[in-house]
Amino acid sequence: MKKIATKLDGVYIIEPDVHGDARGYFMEVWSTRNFEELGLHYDFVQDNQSFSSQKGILRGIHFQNNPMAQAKLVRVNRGAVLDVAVDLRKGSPTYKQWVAVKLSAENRRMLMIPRGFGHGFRTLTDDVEFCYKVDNLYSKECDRGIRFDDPTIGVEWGEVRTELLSQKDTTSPLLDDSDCNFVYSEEEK
Ligand SMILES: Cc1cn([C@H]2C[C@H](O)[C@@H](COP(=O)(O)OP(=O)(O)O[C@H]3O[C@H](C)C(=O)[C@H](O)[C@H]3O)O2)c(=O)[nH]c1=O
Repeated sequence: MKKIATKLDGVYIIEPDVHGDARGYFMEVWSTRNFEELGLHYDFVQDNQSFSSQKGILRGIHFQNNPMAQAKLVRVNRGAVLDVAVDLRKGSPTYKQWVAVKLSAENRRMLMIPRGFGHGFRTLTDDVEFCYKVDNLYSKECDRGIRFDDPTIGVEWGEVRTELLSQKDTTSPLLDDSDCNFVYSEEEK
């Protein structure tokens, strides 16, 4: 398993080891051992899966506020997405900066997104199966969203089927108008 740094400290592209043979392939998606060897320390407590039927569907930008903030290990089991992480920590040297990575069943890449970051994706194909582990349980009370097209963040999503946005994603506030309570601290480095 390899980790590839991005311009956002703590956000890594993860490439699992794939063992191919005449039958197909086997890969360890995640193990405590693999992550410890990469110096990544997360105690995942919940596994999620979503299915998006069409190309152009956007889910995000989502996060859970403290005290229920979530780190996420995200991947695509079927199809492909443009996956985006945004630094939402006030005071961070990369505050409001974002990275976009293509994740697909074909490239088998994953993205490790620490707490303090917003997450979203836009499907690049129909029939996308999106799977991810989180290190804090779902909290309806702390669940938050900010506008995917927030001009102060400026994510370049490509073609979005805005008519397929969820009610939540249609009515999310801009980051500056939200109650996002993430604050950067030097210890996070
Ligand atoms: C996240 C979550 C949701 N739900 C329920 C709440 C709603 O009744 C329903 C759909 O939730 P939502 O519309 O927030 O699902 P997505 O739009 O796929 O959002 C997710 O996908 C984006 C890209 C993320 O990064 C977040 O992890 C997550 O917010 O599932 C649960 O029961 N448990 C959960 O952990």
